[in-house]
Amino acid sequence: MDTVQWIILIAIVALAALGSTVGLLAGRGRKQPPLPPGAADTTTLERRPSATDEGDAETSGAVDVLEPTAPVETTPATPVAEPEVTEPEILVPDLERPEAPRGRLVRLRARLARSNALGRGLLELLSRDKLDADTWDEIEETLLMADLGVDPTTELVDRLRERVTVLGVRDVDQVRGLLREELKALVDPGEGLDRSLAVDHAPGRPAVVMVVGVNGTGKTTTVGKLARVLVAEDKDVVLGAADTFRAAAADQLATWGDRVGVPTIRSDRDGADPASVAFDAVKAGIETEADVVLIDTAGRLQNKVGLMDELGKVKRVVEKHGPVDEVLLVLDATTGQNGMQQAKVFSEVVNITGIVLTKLDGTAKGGIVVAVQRTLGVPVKLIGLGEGPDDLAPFDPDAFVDALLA
Ligand SMILES: Nc1nc2c(ncn2[C@@H]2O[C@H](COP(=O)(O)OP(=O)(O)OP(=O)(O)O)[C@@H](O)[C@H]2O)c(=O)[nH]1
Repeated sequence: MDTVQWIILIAIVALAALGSTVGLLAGRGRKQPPLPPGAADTTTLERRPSATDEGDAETSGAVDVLEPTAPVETTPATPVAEPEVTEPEILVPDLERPEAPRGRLVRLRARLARSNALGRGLLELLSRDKLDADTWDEIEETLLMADLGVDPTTELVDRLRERVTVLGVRDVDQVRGLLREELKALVDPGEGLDRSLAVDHAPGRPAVVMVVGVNGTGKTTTVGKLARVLVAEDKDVVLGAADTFRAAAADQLATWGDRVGVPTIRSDRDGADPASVAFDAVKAGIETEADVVLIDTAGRLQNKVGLMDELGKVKRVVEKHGPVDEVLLVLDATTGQNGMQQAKVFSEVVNITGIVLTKLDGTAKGGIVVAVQRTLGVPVKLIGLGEGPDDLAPFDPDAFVDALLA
């Protein structure tokens, strides 16, 4: 080969080498084909769990390996409903509608009749063929057992004996009629005993009723029941929890009030000054133009001086606003003559204007009505005939005597 041929051969080899190098460089810069439409949407980036980080990834936020996976079928997410914005509900407790007091005694008559064996026992004795001295002694004993008291018993037996003997009455209905008349004369002596409650709004201030009595006689319950009687008569009432001695008494009273929408003024401190609570209750009654303020008091009877100090102070302090219109003494009928002693002590301490006899549903001692009125010269105005909220009735002598003889 000559020189020219050698030069041509070298030139060809050099060109071939250059061409392959350019080809290699061009291949490195090639684009990926574009993803099919929609593919990006279904591609998920999954975090591959590792043995060590399971459970804490959510809080650490660490991502180890992110790599695309094949599109997976996913169930469409249930649309989350936007929470409805509602006005906050104000819970107003359903207020009870107390029963009207008129006619309550008629409803409760059976209860009174059931527990008062007095009339039945007397009628049985009076219906005997022979009304001898022994029978009259038994009649007397029955009346004493019913807590009628010694004097009223003697009076009743003497008058009945005279009338039965003089008239020669033997017929049961006639005997019943005479007995009814005599009992009625004792229960309602007609000496101007005013049984109405002084609960009328005075000019510029509410009527103020203080409720006093020994613990456990039913004071707080009576205040609660009385509030219902007044609410049933469309009166605006405020309760004063001046029984600060027993911690639960204020709660108990407030519960009674809440049931009929009546506010209770109380101290947030146990053992607070009862007079100051009573004062505040009347003040609230004046400010809210209430008709009646009912004040529950503590009735510790440890000694007369202590009682006088406490009740006397409550009354004096309340009277800075105006007079106390009614002081009701609550007596438990089942305590009989013992209750009479309590009544006397209270009447010496405060000027009692009316009596509430509670628990007459559970005793055959209905005669206490006569005894207590006589001893204190104050009328029974209300009687309690059960634990139900509307088991407090205005005292009606006729209905009471009828129930005794039912
Ligand atoms: N069966 C019957 N129970 C009554 C009557 N009145 C009240 N009670 C019950 O007597 C108990 C005592 O009543 P309270 O009202 O707590 O007596 P309280 O006098 O206020 O007692 P203190 O607050 O301790 O002074 C309660 O169980 C009442 O339900 C009634 O007329 N009949």
